Amino acid sequence: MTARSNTAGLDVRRSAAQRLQLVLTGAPFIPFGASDFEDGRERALANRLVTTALRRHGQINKVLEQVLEKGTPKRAGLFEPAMRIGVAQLLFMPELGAHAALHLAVETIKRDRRASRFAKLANAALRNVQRQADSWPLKVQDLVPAWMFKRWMARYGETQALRMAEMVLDQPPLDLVFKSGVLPGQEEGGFAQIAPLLPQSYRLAERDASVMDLPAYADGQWWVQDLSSTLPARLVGSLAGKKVLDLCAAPGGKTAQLCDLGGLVTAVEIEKERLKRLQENLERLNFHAKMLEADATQLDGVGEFDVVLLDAPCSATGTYRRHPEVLWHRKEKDFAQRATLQSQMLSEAAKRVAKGGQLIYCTCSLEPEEGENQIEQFLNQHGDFKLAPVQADELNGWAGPIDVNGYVRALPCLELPNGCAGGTDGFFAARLQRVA
Ligand SMILES: C[S@@+](CC[C@H](N)C(=O)[O-])C[C@H]1O[C@@H](n2cnc3c(N)ncnc32)[C@H](O)[C@@H]1O
Repeated sequence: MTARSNTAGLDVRRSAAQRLQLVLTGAPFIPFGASDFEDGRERALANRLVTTALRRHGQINKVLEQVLEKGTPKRAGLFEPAMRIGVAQLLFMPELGAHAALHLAVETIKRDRRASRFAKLANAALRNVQRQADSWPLKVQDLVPAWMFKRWMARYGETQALRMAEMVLDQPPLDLVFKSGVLPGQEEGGFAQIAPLLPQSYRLAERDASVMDLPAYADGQWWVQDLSSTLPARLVGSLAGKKVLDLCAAPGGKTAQLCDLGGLVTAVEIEKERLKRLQENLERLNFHAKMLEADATQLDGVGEFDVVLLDAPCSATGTYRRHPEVLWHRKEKDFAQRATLQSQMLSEAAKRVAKGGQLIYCTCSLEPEEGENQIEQFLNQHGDFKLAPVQADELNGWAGPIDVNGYVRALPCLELPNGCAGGTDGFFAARLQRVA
């Protein structure tokens, strides 16, 4: 190893350990960008180190429990994140070399004021991991917190729970929605490999460019939206000339769909910065909506609408492949807390639906408290609404994400249309109709 590659290697590990430390204290993982590492390969490596440590978090917990008999030392600075990144390399990125993994983790620890006194402990523990590298009993269910795995088993059965746990390891694909009347392949530069999922939704097989450098981005011919997240707005039918209220709207994937369907859309979002981003996204697509910076629990004066879509803030457990840390940041009691806010929003949204109109409720959660239970409770309390079950022909004949009640319950491990590989985010949606 040359002196330069040695220093660069250490810089990358230290930055990765610092970034991982932030996530361990509850922050979302923000990937490194060009301002962190000018060199694309270093940037990619730093991101891979953190994401591997996060995707394998539960299995690494088990390994650390074995090699650190007294547990992870407290108030020890970069000790824990550097150890996690060291173990991630030793067990899951062997191509980076065991010697480099061990040496650079110990060096990171030595150079950190709070961690340095544990350098010998780190060295001994990582050697222990290395010695047994081929024989650690790594279990699929350990990829998910035990309490969450138990819930998934109870709700979705063992086979699906295991498959969903395994998918923590997957890099999620990139899905695009093309504006109506636009077909991929017509744009300049063209997409090399793109597979149809549902009308207007396509999956990119591979990409080596950033989203903004993909063909026809600047022309606003498409936007990024995971397949399952497109399902709620597919339930509203034609919107030509109809008044639509889009609640909790930013960054605006569903707003774009509603505009594309011809709706006269009012988009409500509580966060100023996110509303600004929504506005920019719509401008690029040449869509127009009325923007309202407001709290969806207090909507007095907004008027009545033919369609109200509420994409309620939730635990986002369905997005765990994009953000594996959500699995470890959530606590079981959080679901009930969020459910209270969602139910408040749902009642407020219902007041804005004109007679005969539709109310679509959705969340990117896998938890029934934020989905099915929410709707059952709502229908018990609102005799003026009924469930309008979703039919497969509304999803181009795709019955996979529709459950026996007519709810959309998309699981990440669903079989996708046209045999497309790569799964989808977890999502829930229900369609309600105001009958009185
Ligand atoms: C799941 S995201 C919405 C995604 C969006 N519908 C889309 O398709 O791109 C939830 C959004 O709700 C917003 N939000 C949270 N609480 C809110 C409230 N009380 N009123 C309005 N918006 C809220 C958040 O800022 C966030 O942008």
